[in-house]
Amino acid sequence: MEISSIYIALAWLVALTIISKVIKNKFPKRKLPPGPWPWPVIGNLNLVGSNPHESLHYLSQKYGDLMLLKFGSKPVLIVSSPEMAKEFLKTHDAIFASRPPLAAGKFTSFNFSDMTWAPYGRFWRQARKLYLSEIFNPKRLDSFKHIRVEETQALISRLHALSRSNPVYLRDHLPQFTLSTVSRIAMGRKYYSDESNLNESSPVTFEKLKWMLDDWFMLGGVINLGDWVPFLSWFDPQGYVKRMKPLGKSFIEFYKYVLEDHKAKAKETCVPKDMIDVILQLADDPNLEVKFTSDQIVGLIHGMQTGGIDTSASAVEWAFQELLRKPKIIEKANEELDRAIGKERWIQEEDFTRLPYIEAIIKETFRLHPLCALLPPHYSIEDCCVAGYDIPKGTSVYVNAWSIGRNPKYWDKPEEFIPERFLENDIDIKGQNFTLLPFGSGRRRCPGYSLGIKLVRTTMANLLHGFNWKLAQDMKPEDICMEEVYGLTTHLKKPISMIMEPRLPLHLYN
Ligand code: HEM
Repeated sequence: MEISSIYIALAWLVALTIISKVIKNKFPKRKLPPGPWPWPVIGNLNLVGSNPHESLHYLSQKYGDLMLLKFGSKPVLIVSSPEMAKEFLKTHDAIFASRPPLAAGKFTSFNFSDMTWAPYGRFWRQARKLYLSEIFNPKRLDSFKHIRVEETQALISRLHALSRSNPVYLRDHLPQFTLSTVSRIAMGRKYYSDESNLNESSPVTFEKLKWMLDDWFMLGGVINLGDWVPFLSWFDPQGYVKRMKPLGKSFIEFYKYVLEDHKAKAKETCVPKDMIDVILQLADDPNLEVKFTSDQIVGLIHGMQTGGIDTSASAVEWAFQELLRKPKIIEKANEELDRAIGKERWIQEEDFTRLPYIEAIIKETFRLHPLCALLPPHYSIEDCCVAGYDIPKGTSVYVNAWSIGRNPKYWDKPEEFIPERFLENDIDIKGQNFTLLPFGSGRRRCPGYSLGIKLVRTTMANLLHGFNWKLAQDMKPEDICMEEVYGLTTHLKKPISMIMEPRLPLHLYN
């Protein structure tokens, strides 16, 4: 071989070594979490079924409790164990406290202006502080206690009128109760008409408002292809964005009416009467770090309206669906109620320290049927290393609360509804214990926890206290369907009809 060829070969070798070093330095090999191999264009979207929490639960059994998928071309992490949930919601909480910029946040939450969809930043931090210190503080919540008592009593009276003869679907009554309670607390009055025709003081009917709220939760949870495969957003192949846009506009129109009404009344008195008054007063505070835009004021009201209605009503519906499959649990609950409360009065919020079994039923319901089966997506704002894996900035993270609640490593007989398991331990539901996350945890934890849990506890306990419950139409407990419909909150597919019989003296029902 000629000497010049040897020099050329050596020069090539040196050049290649230098190039590969430069590439390695510039693009170091990242250690990514395990996951299925993604297809071009769609990534792993073909593996996500109509109940994503279930399909992701089964996939995680193959790939592990921290699993990397691609939705289209975008990285998505699925978290399915308490240890991993703690990594994202506590240890690295600040990095993962944002939300991905999805169409639902843009079109149904006024360009990411409500708390649920707002990115982690100055607006969200200020809004959160305001919610916790001014709106959901114990003193303010106490000042609205009379509303909760009146509305619970109204629900009981309505159900009593139907009891004995007519089968009842709780779904026909619970949302009316929560909507009415939360509307009065947040807005001072209902702002919707119960009848089908509108009147001057109600810009919307109950049916329309309920439909708007249901659609908001449904559209907030959908896997919208345009979010993940950007060129598809032009075509909106599933038609979701087509539904989101008018929904967002209907909410804006509704809140515009409510705000105008409040501003007109504020001229007469400067004492805040409801939560909107509080928000409007605070929005005028010259010392605010961020001046709220009109969309953000609407978003703050929207957070209260959406947060409290569907969640609390669905939690109670799930609980009764489980209870009617196991009448023995109802008997045990009634024994506790008769012993601790007696048969001459209804249950008050203060009674709950004396009702551990009812509390255990609620916790068990949240374990098997967390309203947010997948917590709303979190989103990383920086590169980060978690459990030895490199997680790039811009990764969406779904914590599978449904899967964590069914993990046999933490729960004995996980598929069975056994409230007793909570009598033996002190597992909390406020986000300190990562085996049970019905309200999330960390910076994005539900700010309405105190109101939500009060509504669930008193409704559940009073409905059990006030009525004997039976299945209607010769239905057997084993026939009750527990299938789910997925959304930002997960609902029962087939609610059951029940016969209710009063179990307290009649004068208490009116
Ligand atoms: C049983 C009742 C309730 C349940 C189970 C529940 C559950 C949740 C969950 C799981 C989250 C997401 C946490 C996360 O992203 O990690 C959340 C967020 C939120 N909840 Fe609730 N919630 C309830 C009641 C309420 C009430 C009564 C309100 C207000 C009136 C409310 C307002 C909100 C808001 C505004 C957020 C968004 C927080 C943020 O992203 O920063 N919730 N809730």
